[in-house]
Amino acid sequence: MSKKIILASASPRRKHLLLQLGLDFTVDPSGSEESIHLHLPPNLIAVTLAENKAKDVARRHKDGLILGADTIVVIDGLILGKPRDKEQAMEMLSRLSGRWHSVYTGIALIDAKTGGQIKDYEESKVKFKNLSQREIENYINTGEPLDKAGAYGIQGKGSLLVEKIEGCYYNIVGLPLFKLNTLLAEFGIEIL
Ligand SMILES: Cc1cn([C@H]2C[C@H](O)[C@@H](COP(=O)(O)OP(=O)(O)OP(=O)(O)O)O2)c(=O)[nH]c1=O
Repeated sequence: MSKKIILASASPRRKHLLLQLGLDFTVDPSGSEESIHLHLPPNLIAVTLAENKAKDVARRHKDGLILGADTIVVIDGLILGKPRDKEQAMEMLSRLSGRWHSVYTGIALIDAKTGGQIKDYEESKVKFKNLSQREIENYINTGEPLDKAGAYGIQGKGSLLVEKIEGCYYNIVGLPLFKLNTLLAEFGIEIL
């Protein structure tokens, strides 16, 4: 029998993406602090945050494969996490307007029984259209930006801000499914 997957995330997006794959899993969100390690390159920041979440949850389980993930938006060498308020969402969206940025999602998988772990990340690039002040304000008023890295959600009305992308779409939503499948295979879990 293959290992039970435990999603170490409170993100409804990640849950929906896993459901979409028909995987059997439970959810046990991590309480791990998302402190940012500024001395690391962005890919390693995403991986470290994902690892912290998975490790935190792994401590509570004797069995199962713990999946932690973290998504960050990077532009101008700055890490954009979730905006703390509308003003910060405004700042983030103004910076993203008309330009390309990168979205990194780090993934960490830990086998709670053996302690065996794999860490990896995916990078996608996103080009925003030029946004008017009015569009930014209207978008913020949808309420979508507040719980999302970079203050937008490509899967919602945020899709109207995105001109084009390069790379994995699901990585931008919060879980790179193509990459995840290759990592699960290393633990003997085959979806197809
Ligand atoms: C860029 C972008 C981010 N996001 C979301 C994905 C993540 O849920 C969130 C980034 O925050 P994360 O810290 O990665 O995740 P989370 O706090 O929602 O959940 P947990 O820590 O429990 O795993 O931003 C979108 O939904 N759409 C997007 O287009």
